[in-house]
Amino acid sequence: MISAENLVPGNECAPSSINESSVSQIHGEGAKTVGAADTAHKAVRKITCLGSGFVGGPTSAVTAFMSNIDVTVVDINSERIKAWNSDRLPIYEPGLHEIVYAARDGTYTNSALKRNELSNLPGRTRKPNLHFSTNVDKAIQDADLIFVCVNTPTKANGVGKGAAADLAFVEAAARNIAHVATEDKIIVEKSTVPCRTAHSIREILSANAKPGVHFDVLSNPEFLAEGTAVQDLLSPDRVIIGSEMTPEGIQAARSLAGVYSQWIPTERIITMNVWSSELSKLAANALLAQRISSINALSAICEATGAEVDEVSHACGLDSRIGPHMLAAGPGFGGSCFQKDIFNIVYLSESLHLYEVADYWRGIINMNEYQKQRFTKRIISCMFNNLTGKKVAVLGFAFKKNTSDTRESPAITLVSNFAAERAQVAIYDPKVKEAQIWQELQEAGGNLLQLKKNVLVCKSGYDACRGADGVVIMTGWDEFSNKDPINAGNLAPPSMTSIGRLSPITGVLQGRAMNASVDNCGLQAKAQGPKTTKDLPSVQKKRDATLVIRNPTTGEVVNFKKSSTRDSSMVSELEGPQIPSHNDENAFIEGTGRPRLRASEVPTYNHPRPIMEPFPSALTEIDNNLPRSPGRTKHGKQYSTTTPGSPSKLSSSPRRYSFHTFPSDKTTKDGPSTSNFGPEETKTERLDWARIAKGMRKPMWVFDGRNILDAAKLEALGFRVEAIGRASKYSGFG
Ligand SMILES: NC(=O)c1ccc[n+]([C@@H]2O[C@H](COP(=O)([O-])OP(=O)(O)OC[C@H]3O[C@@H](n4cnc5c(N)ncnc54)[C@H](O)[C@@H]3O)[C@@H](O)[C@H]2O)c1
Ligand SMILES: O=c1ccn([C@@H]2O[C@H](COP(=O)(O)OP(=O)(O)O[C@H]3O[C@H](CO)[C@@H](O)[C@H](O)[C@H]3O)[C@@H](O)[C@H]2O)c(=O)[nH]1
Repeated sequence: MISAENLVPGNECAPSSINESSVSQIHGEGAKTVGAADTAHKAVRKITCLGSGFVGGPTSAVTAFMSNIDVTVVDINSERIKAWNSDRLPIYEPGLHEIVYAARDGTYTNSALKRNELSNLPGRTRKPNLHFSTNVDKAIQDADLIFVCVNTPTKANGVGKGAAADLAFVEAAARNIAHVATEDKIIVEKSTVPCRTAHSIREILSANAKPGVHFDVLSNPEFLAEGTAVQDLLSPDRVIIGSEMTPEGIQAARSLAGVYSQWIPTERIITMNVWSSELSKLAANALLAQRISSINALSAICEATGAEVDEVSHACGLDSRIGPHMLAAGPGFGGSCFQKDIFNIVYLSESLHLYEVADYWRGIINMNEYQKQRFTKRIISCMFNNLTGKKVAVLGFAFKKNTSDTRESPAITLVSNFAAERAQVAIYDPKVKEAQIWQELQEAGGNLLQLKKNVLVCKSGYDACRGADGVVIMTGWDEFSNKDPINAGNLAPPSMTSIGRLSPITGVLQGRAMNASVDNCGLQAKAQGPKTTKDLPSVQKKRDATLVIRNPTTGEVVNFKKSSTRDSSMVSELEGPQIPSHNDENAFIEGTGRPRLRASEVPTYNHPRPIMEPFPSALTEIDNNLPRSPGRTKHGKQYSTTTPGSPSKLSSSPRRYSFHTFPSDKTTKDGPSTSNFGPEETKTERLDWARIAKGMRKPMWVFDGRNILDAAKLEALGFRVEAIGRASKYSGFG
């Protein structure tokens, strides 16, 4: 395995040649060298992306935005495509609309100026190179390279039900490509798939290819996380390309590397064999989820011993071998990927008769389930072992903050448990729509009529908490936190600084602050700690690379800071320059060594662009624009109503591929357009816990599932606060 520096000579997109030694370099010493008679690789000029979901949409948008390649995104879901072609996109990701508007329309927007006004200004357009279409066949025919970004849910029926990946959509896509293509194409598997799927795709393609048409299949898994997709795509930790060790396979890998190298440093573009590439994606998710289950397991020990899990997490994370990320204890991980992909590994292990291996990985999921049930029991225990008739306010329903995605959200389990205890449950989430909550609760086994007797979805946190006996924090939305902004964020334990501690009463930092200043909900953060990068620990400095990206074709250069964290809670809107330059000391969040992300993450125009007019640095404002985010149908349930049909049927299929929030709720007060997501700003105020206290029944319980509350401040208001990973002060009836 080597970096793609050797793979992409001179970082060029133009054809070039490789020789036998480079073939063995590319795939490592064990690779089989092959003859290199004609090893010039083809420059990619047109890409088609099959699937316009959370991966296909943002990936295509960033690819188009950062290159001169013509990118067409197609989907069998015409509603989704319609939304992608509108001013209100079907998914919400910070910064995405700016990039889509620029690449799709050749204009850009921000919250201050309307697109139409801007598009009339000279020098503020670029040549559009991003297209959304339902004409799947034409897009396949036109493409040099095809990204396959279709869904790969867990199988709901048959062999492997509940564990194996359902590859029906991948197979249908491959058959369609073979059916339509009359010229050679590179097929890029970006969907998350079981190991050796590329082999099946290759078989399907070659068995159905028209005479003389050749397909190269590459594995190129996507690692973006929801809520930080644009940032992750602009500056990925790595790009992995798996290819066959044939001259054609190597050439195809070079062609794809040539695409990414237009904005990603070549040392981050890694090639390997195709099976390693496929397994790396599952392995990465399993390892990330394993960390969360590990810290959640430790949180149980903390609660029993008096240790505090955020302090333990912080202490462990400072060990550079461990690192600070993905170590925040919570009510259990959710989202569409972790559980699905671990089940995938479990199924693979069992298929290989590696039962101990399967048990090991299954343990990660078991621990996750245990965490949800443990949290439930603790709440019941504190509330005198009786929830009947009591009102429990649940704040947050999304699986994590900064998204409205609710798939596998731990809130589903807890709300279902509370309803089963005959509590009156009042739910509030700032971004999740009511219809989506009902759908999740029904899919979890609830009866809608019965549920509606016990569960209420509220329009505000105050509505949810009014008259409540207890409040449960399920999603770490900033608006729920009562902490001083300086201490918010997963990586910065609420009670600690490197020297100082928070005052238990005021929440004000005592001693020298070393924490990130974070304010993601409109509050002005107060910066403390070291002011210059030279004051930062060397390990932090190393993480703060500024990326200078040059488009080899156009000569355009963009700079942006590489995030040292994927945690969007670390995003800062501190005072200071919006677009820090390479040498700008203010580019760093004081005291943390972390670059300011939102403003500086995005590329800023530096040089004239030969074929596209420059667009201004409007992206500095992207994160002030927080439109309501979407939900979507569970992977595992998307395909349940029908089976993918023949390629010819695909384009007009009325199957249930839609997002949750393309709902029929056109009568909600937000109006029909709230189904999708435009650039309008939606700021939220923090909850006033003193106001909440006035309306609650006594004793007033708060159960902090995300460790986002300053317990001392709440206790001063009369609350009884219980938090994940901290010893209970009040339970004992269990
Ligand atoms: N969501 C994430 O954060 C994430 C991150 C990394 C990887 N992945 C993986 O990427 C894949 C896609 O995930 P997603 O979240 O974008 O899924 P998604 O459900 O949001 O989108 C998939 C889209 O593919 C479309 N589609 C299905 N068959 C098609 C066909 N033959 N032609 C054209 N379009 C077709 C569907 O209509 C749907 O719109 C999955 O394998 C997932 O595991 C997801
Ligand atoms: O310290 C942490 C970090 C996360 N979580 C929870 O873990 C879940 C997953 O979070 P995250 O990984 O941030 O979001 P995803 O969008 O699910 O992204 C994961 O899944 C994607 C799909 O495969 C991958 O591409 C990403 O790399 C991988 O991070 C959420 O419920 C979080 O609340 C914690 O409990 N503690």
